[in-house]
Amino acid sequence: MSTQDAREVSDKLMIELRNMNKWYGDFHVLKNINLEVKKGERIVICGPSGSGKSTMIRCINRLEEHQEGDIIVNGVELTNNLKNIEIIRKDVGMVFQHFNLFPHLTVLENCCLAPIWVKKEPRKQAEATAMQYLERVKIPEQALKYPGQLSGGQQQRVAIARSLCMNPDVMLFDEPTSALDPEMIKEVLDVMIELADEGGMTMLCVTHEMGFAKRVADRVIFMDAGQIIEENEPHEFFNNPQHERTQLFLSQIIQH
Ligand SMILES: Nc1ncnc2c1ncn2[C@@H]1O[C@H](COP(=O)(O)OP(=O)(O)OP(=O)(O)O)[C@@H](O)[C@H]1O
Repeated sequence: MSTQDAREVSDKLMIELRNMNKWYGDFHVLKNINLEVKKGERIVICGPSGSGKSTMIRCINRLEEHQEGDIIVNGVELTNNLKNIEIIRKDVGMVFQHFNLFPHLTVLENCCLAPIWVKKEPRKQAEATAMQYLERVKIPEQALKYPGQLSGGQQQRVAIARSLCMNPDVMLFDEPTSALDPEMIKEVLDVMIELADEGGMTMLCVTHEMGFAKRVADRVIFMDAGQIIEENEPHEFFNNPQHERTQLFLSQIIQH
C-alpha cells in the first residue's frame, strides 16, 4: 500500500475475474484472466496498445460480454443475459477517454440524469448532490453550461463528478487523460489523486501516466496480448520488472 495516506484496504473482494476469456469473432482478445480486487484497492492497468486493457474493464462494467469464466462484482455474478445490468450500473462508475457527456444537456443535467432515472432520486436531491460533486472537482461555476462550452479537462472533471453522483463502489477509468492537451492532464489527475487519497473507493485505472501509478496505485498490472503478464506493487514493478515484455514496455514509455 502507498505510504502517502492512512487508507485501509479491506479484505472484502469487490471484483473477481476467474479464468475469464473473451473473443471478438475468431480473435481471442482476453486469455484466461484471473484478477482479484479488494474493496478500496487502487489498481493501475498498463500495457501496449491493443493488449486488451479497455476490453477487460469494459467487461467489468458489462459494456462488453465475456464468453468463458466468471466475473463477480460486489458479490454479483455477471451473466450475459442483462439480468444484472442495473445493479452493475449503480455499483460501478466509468470514466472514458472521450468524456461521453450528453452534448445537449447542461453539466448539471448530465450529472443528474442517472440518479433521477436509474436511482429514482427526487430532482432537488439529485441537483444538490451534483453541485457537491461539481464543487469537489472544482467547477461548480460551470453547472449551467453545455459540455461544448468547456475545455477538455473541465469536461473530464464533469464526467468524474457525474460518475460519483451515482455513489458507486467501484470507479473504472479508461485512459481518462489520453485525449487531453498536456496542460489539462494535471487538473484531471489531481482530481483522481484526491479521490484516491480519500480512500474507500475501489479504483481501476487504465493509464500510461506512470507518475500517477507511482503516486496512488496499490498494485500495477501489466497486460500484453490479452494476458496479465505481471503485477506488483509500484516500487517493485517499476524498479524490478520481472518479465522481459514488461522491461521492454517500461523502457519505451516516458516515466515521470
Ligand atoms: N468491438 C471490437 N471488435 C473487434 N475487435 C476489437 C473490438 N474492440 C477492440 N478490438 C480489438 O481487441 C484488441 C484489444 O483492444 P483494447 O481496446 O481492449 O486494447 P487496449 O489495450 O485498451 O488498447 P489501447 O491502449 O490502444 O486502447 C485490439 O486488437 C482491438 O483492435
